[in-house]
Parts: sequence; structure tokens; C-alpha cells
Amino acid sequence: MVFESYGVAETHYESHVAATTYLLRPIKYRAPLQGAEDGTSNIGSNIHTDKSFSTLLFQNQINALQVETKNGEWVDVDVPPSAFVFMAGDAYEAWSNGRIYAARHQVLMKEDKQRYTLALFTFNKGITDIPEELVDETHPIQYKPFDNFGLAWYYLSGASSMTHGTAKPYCGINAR
Ligand SMILES: O=C(O)CCC(=O)C(=O)O
Ligand SMILES: [Fe+2]
Repeated sequence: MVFESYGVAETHYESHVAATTYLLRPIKYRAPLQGAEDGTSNIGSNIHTDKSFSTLLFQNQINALQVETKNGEWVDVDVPPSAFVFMAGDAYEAWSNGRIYAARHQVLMKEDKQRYTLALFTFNKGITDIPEELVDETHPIQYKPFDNFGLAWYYLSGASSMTHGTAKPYCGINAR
């Protein structure tokens, strides 16, 4: 759908799918500790952006995900029972030449119940080029061709902020 809406399905979708690899991660979050005083026992996952191309989330009907909007407001994501959450990762942001935003998010546990999430991450193998169709006068090129796993290792090595996006620092043009 996204590739179609940008008019790059014919030229880029097949090669994209051929280069896609998947990682399924089941996650268990414990309920907040009762009586804990440090105020952090409800943190299920710290603020981050995903290092994947895309992420699909399915949860056991316990809401806890919060996403930051572009203007810095944190919103609770109320996920209907049989719905999935689709998130764009740093690689999607770079591939789309910054048109798609990899939102920061976190997991804050509120209910006194365990939470389970199935997270399906997609990553691109090899070097990902920025489609030339997504570069024009109003969208000058912002990212260099990049290696999605290289981006993830860059983050894990501690070379960039743990709480902000990794696309700009890893493969941004004029990155600081
Ligand atoms: O459990 C969730 O809802 C989010 C998990 C997450 O952000 C992640 O694994 O990257
Ligand atoms: Fe995430």
C-alpha cells in the first residue's frame, strides 16, 4: 500500500520483498511492582525508535504502548482486541527519504496484569537505496544508501542516542 501510494510499487516492491527478512519476538511484560518506590517499575520498554524497516505488533488486550507525535506529545495507543499496530522503523524513514516518520515509543505498564506482545520486525538485507522517485526539489536527498543491519549494530554499539532515531546519525546526509 505504501509503495503504491508513492508510485514505486512497479519499480521497487519486488526487490524490496526479495530483500526482506523477518524476526519474530514474543515479549512478556510483568505487572508493575506493587509498593515499588523508585517510580520505574512500570517501564516495560524505554523510549526508542525501531531499528527495523517495519514492525507489526499484536498484544493480549492490555494497553501500554505510548507513541510520541511529531510535535512531542505522548499519546496512549488504544488497540482494539483483534487489531495489529504497524510501526515504521528507522530504515523505513531513511528509505522514504524522510517522508515516513519513525515515531519514538515506549511501553508503560498501568494495569496490574501481565502483558504479552508478539512483535514481527522486518529488516532489509544488503544495501538499501533511496528510490529516486522519492527525491525531488521539495524533497532533496536526505539519506545515503544504507545497510539495515549496519544501522541496528550502530545503535547497539552505543554510537548514537538510545532514545532518538538512528537513521539520521547512521546514514543521514549532513548528519551531525
Ligand atoms: O510491546 C509493545 O507494544 C511495543 C514493543 C516494542 O516497541 C519493541 O519491541 O520494539
Ligand atoms: Fe519498538
